[in-house]
Amino acid sequence: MTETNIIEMTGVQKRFGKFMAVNDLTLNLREGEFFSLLGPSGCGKTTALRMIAGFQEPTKGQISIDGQDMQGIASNQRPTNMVFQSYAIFPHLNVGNNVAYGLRNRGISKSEIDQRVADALEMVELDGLQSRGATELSGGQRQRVALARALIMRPKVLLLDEPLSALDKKLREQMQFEMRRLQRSLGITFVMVTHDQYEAMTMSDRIGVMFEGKLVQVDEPATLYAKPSNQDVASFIGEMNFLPAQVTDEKDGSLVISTPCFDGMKIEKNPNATTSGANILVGIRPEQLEIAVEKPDGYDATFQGIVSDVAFYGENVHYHVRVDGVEKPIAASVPNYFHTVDFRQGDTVWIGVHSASVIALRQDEK
Ligand SMILES: Nc1ncnc2c1ncn2[C@@H]1O[C@H](COP(=O)(O)OP(=O)(O)OP(=O)(O)O)[C@@H](O)[C@H]1O
Repeated sequence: MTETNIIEMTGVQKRFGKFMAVNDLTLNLREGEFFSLLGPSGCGKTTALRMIAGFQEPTKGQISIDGQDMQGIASNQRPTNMVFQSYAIFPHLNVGNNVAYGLRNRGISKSEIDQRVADALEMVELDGLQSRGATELSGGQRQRVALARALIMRPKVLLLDEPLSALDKKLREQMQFEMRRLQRSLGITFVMVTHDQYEAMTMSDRIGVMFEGKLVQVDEPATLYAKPSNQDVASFIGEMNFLPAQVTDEKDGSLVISTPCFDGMKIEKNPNATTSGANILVGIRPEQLEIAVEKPDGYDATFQGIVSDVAFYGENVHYHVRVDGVEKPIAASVPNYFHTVDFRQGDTVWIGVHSASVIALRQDEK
């Protein structure tokens, strides 16, 4: 990845009648990065991707790719190529002809086409399958053909619209790693749309999270998880406990807070969230809480509650703990490996929390 921007979107808007599908989107994508647009169904991510591809014109704003303003430039004249959700490969053509499709009628010699088809198939690990019929392929192979067909055009940017959603879970996970590896080795910018947080987290250099047409946060996966800017992002990416908190003091990048569970805890300000005012919201990830029979040592705060629910997930055990004065039960997740004590519904337990696990969140006006 370089520091050069390959795509620059400035104040991009898309309205369908009165409905604002994409609202004031400003976003720069870097050359060679794997970027994902993540968000719930209907948040506008596909519309944003389609505007980059040139399938839809923005109602307002500007998109430039590789330094060139894209207004009025047809999709087939853009340095982009798109892989669709339902990898639309032609059933009546064999693999080789499917992959070569975009190179036909362009005055390219047969020998060059054959070489580029062979190279593209090698990239997606389908070497030598040129003459295989499209209907004789598995779902994963078909998706690779769709990728090879896009890559053979040597786009500067590959656009991927939920490319793995038609595959079953195991194959999807395998393809996630393969596509990531392919993207790294080619150094092409990939822009993927997905509603699957795990997919976005495992594959991307950076993720842009969208809600209701707006880009809410852009960050690397680990930062998005550790420092979400608001409650929407925090609950869309993984699970999080939310507590109302009062800021009782504020200095040198720290907030002193009091919550229904603990008082006087000093936490770091969240650089992604402007938390001004006395009443904020804090978040704590379930896996960052300790749950114990005896009051645990070494924590910045401890409090008691009663187990209201236990769910066994295999790799971890998930507890819900009711705490006086807190509306929703607190979720605590314990890896099975460390899981030496079994708690049952109705047990009284202690919870331990480190101040570093308590994240200040922005409370957006709804
Ligand atoms: N051509 C269109 N005409 C009218 N409304 C549209 C059109 N295309 C999209 N929309 C609306 O714009 C909103 C955003 O759609 P978009 O497809 O971008 O969402 P998305 O986040 O990609 O969702 P999904 O994951 O379900 O595809 C939706 O409410 C959708 O109904």
